[in-house]
Amino acid sequence: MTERRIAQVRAYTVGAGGGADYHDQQGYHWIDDHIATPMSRYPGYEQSRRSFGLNVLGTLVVQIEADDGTVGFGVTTAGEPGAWIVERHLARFLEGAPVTAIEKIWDQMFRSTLFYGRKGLVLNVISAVDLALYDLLGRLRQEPVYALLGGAVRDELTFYATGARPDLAQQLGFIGGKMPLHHGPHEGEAGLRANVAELAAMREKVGDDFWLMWDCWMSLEREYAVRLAGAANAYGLKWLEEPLIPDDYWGYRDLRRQLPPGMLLTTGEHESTRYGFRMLLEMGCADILQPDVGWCGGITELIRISALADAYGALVVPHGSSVYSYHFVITRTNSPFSEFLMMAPEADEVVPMFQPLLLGEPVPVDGRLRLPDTPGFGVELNPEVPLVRAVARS
Ligand SMILES: C[C@H](O)[C@H](O)CC(=O)C(=O)O
Ligand SMILES: [Mg+2]
Repeated sequence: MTERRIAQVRAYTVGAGGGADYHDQQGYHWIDDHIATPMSRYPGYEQSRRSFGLNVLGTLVVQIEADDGTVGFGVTTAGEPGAWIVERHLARFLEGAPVTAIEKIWDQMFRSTLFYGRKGLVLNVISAVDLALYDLLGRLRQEPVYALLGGAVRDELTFYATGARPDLAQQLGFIGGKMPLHHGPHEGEAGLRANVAELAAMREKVGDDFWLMWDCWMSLEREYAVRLAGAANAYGLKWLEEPLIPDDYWGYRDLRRQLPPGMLLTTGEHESTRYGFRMLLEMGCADILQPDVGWCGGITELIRISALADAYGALVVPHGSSVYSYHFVITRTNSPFSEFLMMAPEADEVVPMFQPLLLGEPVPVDGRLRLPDTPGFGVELNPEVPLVRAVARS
C-alpha cells in the first residue's frame, strides 16, 4: 500500500443535542430523571443532571483527511474546549505524519499534554483523534476496524441493556438490564428503601434468571453502598456499578471485600489510560472494568488496558460507545458481552445510540448483533446535522 500521510485535521462541534454527548437530551428522558449523582446532595440539583451541567461540553467530531482525500472521523464528549485542543495543540503531531503512525501520534499527544491533561477532557480529545485514525486506516485499507485489531473471536455480540426498563429490555432479547439508581444517601433510609423496592418490583417482573444491575454513577459512600448491596442481595443484584467517586481507589478496594458473595463490583467509565486502570487492577477495585473507548484514550489505549486486565483475570466490558466499542469487544476473549445504552426516552425501543449524528449505526436485534464488514467503524456523519468548525488555527 502507498504510504499515505495526514493532510489535515479538523475539529467540529455539533449544533444538535445527543450524538456523543448522549446525556444532552431535550424534554423527558429516563437518563435525566432523578438519577442519584455526586451532586444530588445539593438542593436544586437532584432532579436533573442537566441542571448541574452534565451536558455543557457537547459533542466533538474530529475529522482526519489523508493526502488522497480519504477522511476518517471520531467522536467524543468535549465540544468547543476539545476543538481548541485539537486545532491549537494536537494538530501539529498529526499533519504531515504517516497515517499508520498511530502509536507515535498517541504517545506525542499524551506526553505533550501531561502538564494540563492526564485524564478527563484531554483524554476524551485524544480518544477522538485515535478513533479517527483507526477509522481512516480502515477506510484506506478497505477493512473494518475489528480486522485491523486482529479479527473477531466470535460471530456476534451479545448485549445487556442500560435503561429504566429492564422488563422491556428482556422482551427485546437482551441478557440483562442495568438500571440507574434513583435515590442517593442524602435521601436517607426512606431513599434506600425506595431503591430496594424498585429492584424488588423489577425482579418480580423479570423472573429469577434475568440479570439485574444498578448503575450508581459515583453517588454513594462506602457505608451506604454496603447496606444497599446487602439489601439488594435478596433480589439477585448481579453487579453494583460505580458506587464511589473514581479517585477513591481505596474505597473500591474495601467495598469489594464487603459485598455479598457473588455480587460483582464494576467501575472504570470515568477512568482513563493504562495508568488509571493499573491502579484499579493492582488494588483489586473491581471485577469488571468498564473503560469508555471515547474517553479512556481510544482504541490504542484500550488495547493496553485490556491486555493488563486479562493478566489480572478481569473482564473488560466497555461503557456504551456503540460501534467504537463493538469493533473492540468482538476481538477480545476477556470482553464476553457488550453494553447497549437505551436512548429512547422511555427506554422502550432500540434506537441508535449516537442519533442523530451518525448514519449506518447498527443496533442489536434480539439482543445480538453481527458486525457488518464495512470499512473503518462502518458509520458516516449525517449530513443533516450541522457541524461547526468553531476554532480558527492561530
Ligand atoms: C445510566 C447512567 O447513569 C449513565 O447515564 C450511563 C452509564 O453510566 C452507563 O451506561 O454505564
Ligand atoms: Mg455506568
